[in-house]
Amino acid sequence: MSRPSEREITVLVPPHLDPLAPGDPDSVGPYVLIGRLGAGGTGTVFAAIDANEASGDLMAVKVLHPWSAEEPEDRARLRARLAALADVDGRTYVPPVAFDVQARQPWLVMPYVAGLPLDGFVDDHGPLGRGRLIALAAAVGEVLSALHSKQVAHGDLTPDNVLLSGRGPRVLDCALPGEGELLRRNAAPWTAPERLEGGEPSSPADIFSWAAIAVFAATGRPPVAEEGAPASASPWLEGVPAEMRPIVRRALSEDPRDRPTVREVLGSTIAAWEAISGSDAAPVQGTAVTQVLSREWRGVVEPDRLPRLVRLGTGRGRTAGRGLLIAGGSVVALALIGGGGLAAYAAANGLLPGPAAPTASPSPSPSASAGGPEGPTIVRFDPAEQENPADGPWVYTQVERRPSAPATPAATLAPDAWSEQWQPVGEDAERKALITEETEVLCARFCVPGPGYVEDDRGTFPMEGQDFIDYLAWGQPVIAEVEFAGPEDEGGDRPRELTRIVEVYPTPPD
Ligand SMILES: Nc1ncnc2c1ncn2[C@@H]1O[C@H](COP(=O)(O)OP(=O)(O)OP(=O)(O)O)[C@@H](O)[C@H]1O
Repeated sequence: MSRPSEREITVLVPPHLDPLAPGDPDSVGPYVLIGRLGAGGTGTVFAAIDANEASGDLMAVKVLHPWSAEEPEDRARLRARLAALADVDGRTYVPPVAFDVQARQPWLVMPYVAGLPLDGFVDDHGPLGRGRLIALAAAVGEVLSALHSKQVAHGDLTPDNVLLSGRGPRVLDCALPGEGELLRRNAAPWTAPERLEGGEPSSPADIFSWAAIAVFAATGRPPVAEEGAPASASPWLEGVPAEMRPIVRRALSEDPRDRPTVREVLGSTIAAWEAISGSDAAPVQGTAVTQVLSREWRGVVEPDRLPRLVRLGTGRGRTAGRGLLIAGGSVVALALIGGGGLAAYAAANGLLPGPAAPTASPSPSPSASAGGPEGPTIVRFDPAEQENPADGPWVYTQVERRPSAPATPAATLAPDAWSEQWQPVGEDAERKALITEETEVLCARFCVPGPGYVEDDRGTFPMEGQDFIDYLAWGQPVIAEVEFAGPEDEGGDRPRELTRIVEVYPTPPD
């Protein structure tokens, strides 16, 4: 493996990180995008690192969907909103730390939070018990207190915007200007009636959402009233601890004027905790919330993160004009490392569904077990043998399947373990090749599922040479069938041009 340069840093990334999709940018401002965290109604959120920071702290970059609103005042409103949000205390709330509203697609950056969305957590583990529920209600109340004290309303408080980390809940994703329609479509059960009718974000509307989230966390269902019945009606509160019911009921009031203030919400929540714990906790203030959390926030385990090597350097972009794709590693050439590589890792470990990770077949396909002189040429690309894993020419070793290799399906193996099942063909099997713009690449595990799925009995996808290079630069070996432009020359030293690369992968079951 090449020596790590000063421009290589290790980043802890979530194992479920999706790869960047074709058409995604490689970088946004100074942020190098590593993979996709998800996409919502307003934008796509990418895991990223700041190329100017040596810390390797993972960030979440939200790139807003293309804007239909193009009036200068729209961008001014967005800037004002983001500036206000950036000014809010970020202990429990996740503020934007940078943004650019002038970009064609405006973007904002937040610290990455390793946590599980409340809705997913409740789906997986069931409703929160009394202590944890009160801790959640207190922490979310504290976020609202921090926001409201700056005259800022959240405007889009939903269970998927509350991430449960090991240290407590974190609230993100405040509403941005122009999201009203989106709320009416997607967030109805959590949204105050006046907001659904077009009202602006407001403190009373946040209080309604706070209560709706508390009901969901306590019962596993939103407080959706039957036609005509107010959400505050009793049946919807069954399952909410009795000590919390009065404040929750008031907070769900139809009329915003009947709802409690955030101060009352916090006061009642802490009082509920004191009532159940018998504690003489301090009166309502930040420290009381901290006490509740330290006593009650148990059993939330953050998903593990995997170390990834990300190289930062100078060079041209993945999407810039491409000549020979063997040229220099670059910030952007690395943009798919985490994504593609993690997709491979995730797929290989059964973490990613979809056709890119075909379910295991009982044995490798005929072509996968070939590789001898009669079959197609099968090679291993191993970045560990590469001087610089982002530069060509590409070192490859012709391989064949070990006779003793167990019939373990590749889909269940990490790329390293799969690669172990292949042995070099003869001595001196190492050669060099060029991947050019013309090289046809069909990949299986590492590429993005999407249009173009090739019905070639392996479930492969066509990708560009650069994506393949990005994947290799991530550091995992690949076993692939290859075709060359011309015959091998006598000395065997000159790099041969590859016309086709097909990742070897087992046939998906019928
Ligand atoms: N700071 C962050 N740290 C970790 N994950 C994040 C962060 N911000 C967003 N995410 C994740 O990114 C994904 C997409 O986020 P986004 O806010 O776009 O989704 P959403 O809440 O479904 O959408 P929207 O509210 O915009 O309709 C979600 O899974 C969210 O948990």
